[in-house]
Amino acid sequence: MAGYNNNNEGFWKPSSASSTTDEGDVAPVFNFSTAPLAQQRMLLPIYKHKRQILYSVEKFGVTVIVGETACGKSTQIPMFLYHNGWCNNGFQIVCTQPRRIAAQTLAARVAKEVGRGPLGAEVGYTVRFADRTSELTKIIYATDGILLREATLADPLLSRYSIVIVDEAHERNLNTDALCGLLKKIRRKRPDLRIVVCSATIDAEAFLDFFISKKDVEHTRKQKKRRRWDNAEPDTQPKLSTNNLNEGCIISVDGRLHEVDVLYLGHPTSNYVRTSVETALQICKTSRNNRGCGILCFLPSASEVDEAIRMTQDHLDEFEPGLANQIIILPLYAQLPFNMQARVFRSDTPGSSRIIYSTNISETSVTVPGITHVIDSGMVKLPFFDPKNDFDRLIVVPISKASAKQRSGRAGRLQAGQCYRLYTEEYFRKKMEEATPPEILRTNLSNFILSLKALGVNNILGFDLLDLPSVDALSHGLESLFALGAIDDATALTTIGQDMSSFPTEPRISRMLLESLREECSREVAGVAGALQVQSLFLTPRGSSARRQQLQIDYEAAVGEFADNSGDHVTYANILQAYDDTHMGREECKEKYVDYVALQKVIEVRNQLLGFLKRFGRVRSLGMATSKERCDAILRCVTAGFFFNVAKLHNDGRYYTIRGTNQILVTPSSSSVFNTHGSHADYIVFCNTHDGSRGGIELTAVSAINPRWLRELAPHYWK
Ligand SMILES: Nc1ncnc2c1ncn2[C@@H]1O[C@H](COP(=O)(O)OP(=O)(O)OP(=O)(O)O)[C@@H](O)[C@H]1O
Repeated sequence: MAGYNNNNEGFWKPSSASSTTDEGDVAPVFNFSTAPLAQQRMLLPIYKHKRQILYSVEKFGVTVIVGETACGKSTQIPMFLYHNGWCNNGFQIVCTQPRRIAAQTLAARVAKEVGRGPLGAEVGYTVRFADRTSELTKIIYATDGILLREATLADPLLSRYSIVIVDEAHERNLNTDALCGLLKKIRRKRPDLRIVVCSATIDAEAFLDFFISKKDVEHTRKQKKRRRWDNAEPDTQPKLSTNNLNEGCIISVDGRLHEVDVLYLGHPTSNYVRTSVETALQICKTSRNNRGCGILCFLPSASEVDEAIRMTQDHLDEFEPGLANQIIILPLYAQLPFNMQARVFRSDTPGSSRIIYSTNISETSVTVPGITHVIDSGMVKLPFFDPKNDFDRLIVVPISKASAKQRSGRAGRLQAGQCYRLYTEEYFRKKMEEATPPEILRTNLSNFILSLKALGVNNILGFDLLDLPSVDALSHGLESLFALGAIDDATALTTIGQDMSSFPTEPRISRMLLESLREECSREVAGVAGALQVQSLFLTPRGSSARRQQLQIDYEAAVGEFADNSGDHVTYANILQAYDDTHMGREECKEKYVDYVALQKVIEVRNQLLGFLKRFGRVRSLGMATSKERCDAILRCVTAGFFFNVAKLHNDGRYYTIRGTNQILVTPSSSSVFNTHGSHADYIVFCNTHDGSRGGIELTAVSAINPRWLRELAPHYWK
């Protein structure tokens, strides 16, 4: 295993006797995690700044709070404000999170800390497809996307809130940026609304400049002013007698309760998955006299998480049986069903060690109980819009310093911790970017534009944003919305666009689901939409090389049982139909090479989408239709959503996209059912792309379609 440089102590190897992981070195004086909640709260660094925060929110329109990870921003600030009257007169406080898992776990924690009633009483959450709030609720944790939708569909001035807290603002996803622009607009009409922006890793000045801009100051004919309390003693107050709602304030919260020791690799690794596994196992071997440890390891994607779990299980053979049995290995990524994600947050296995392999879903805001060690692979998978090919691509890229800080901050929340960075300290200091580029500068903007249009913003370039997107990205977004029929040729929202904007899905999927109401096959198409959320519904055959040939034969037979020769989409529908008819359990799925966990996620998403679709019309399934009718209905819906992604077979025997002048060579991936069981159709539609192993663009979720549908479904586009 590679050695680590500890920035405090020079070179150090995890297995060496001088390791600070050795419990003997650290005499626990006070056990924070078992102390009463009230005592835990008072020990958090933010507690010392309580009066400062209350004073700033009272006096200023915008307060930006920057404080170390785990100092108590997400849990304590809403409670400080609630207990000081900001929920009087029927008002509520909302705290936004970039991810649902953070909103749910924070709400659960704060409900306990407030201690009056269960989750959903005074403290609740609202995320996509789940609402745990009631008339009693005062503090709501919500995803930023949900708050945007609330402004779009129900309450453009967000008038039920006295305070909006934009938490983890550094994440700068499209929803955060749209929300910040919207809040700025709302404040011109509602100067009473207070905005609090929080993060451990933001450029506080840039956020304050954005909210308290010259335009606002001119608007109220007041002098722009700003305060900083960086260097002030905690809890001091500047002498201000009147409210200054057109001013802002930055508060810096120093310190953290528990230290996190950061260790770097001495030399770069060529295989971060293997190094992650080796590091995790080494920590388990050496840590805490077998009293168990908690390891959270960040990897870029779900497939790498699964690979790391397989590698770890293979290596457990090297452990003594007693020790191996006490190591629990868990995955955490967005494509897992909710109940599997929730397992990570239960720490009901005292004495065992837990290794959690996670994507960046748990990088910010969450507290995973029992985590003593973080392993940071230094990589993340992010969506990038490729203007050359006009496609969105998911690309594995190095993380930024801001992400590295957030990741290390997942340790040291309930006790001191360690973070193993799988890169060198020199790389961190000299080469790593300060911050991840915001989504608005790198991804497809169609959903973003649709949300803004639905909010009544017609001129996107005139809308105040933290960063302006490129003209290319904007025009691509507008073109794809026009193709979907969501906007007309004057870029005004159409009725279809209005409906699509209220969907909790991206525009292409929303359009596909809307079409399913017309084609009366919503059950099937909601299942297809669910299947597009997981990597694959089939298990990859694995086993010793001696057995591999037989496994491959079994796998192909299993796929053949479900495969439709139109390609992947109807095959997904067939698998779901088989599940509905026979309720395939875990074992049966395994025999048929169906990934049971992925199937559960697909069913979960399907049920959520069906529940949502009921608001728009009768949700039907095809029932007695012939297989041709069934196939055509499903694929017409897919084409309605994805006809931007249609390719045609050329004389050279290869597929090229047909949109625009820049036609691109694309190849159905070898894992696509279209490739293995499909007919050589002239036209295909595809939903996902990735970079092929030999260059070029590979397609997944591919099916043959009838070109006549293109003109029928979008006559305005295919003139
Ligand atoms: N779900 C939870 N279970 C147990 N303890 C928790 C939980 N959530 C928060 N805590 C405790 O509260 C502390 C403060 O957490 P909080 O999320 O408020 O910090 P933060 O400053 O917002 O951190 P970050 O910037 O990393 O989001 C944690 O260090 C932990 O001790």
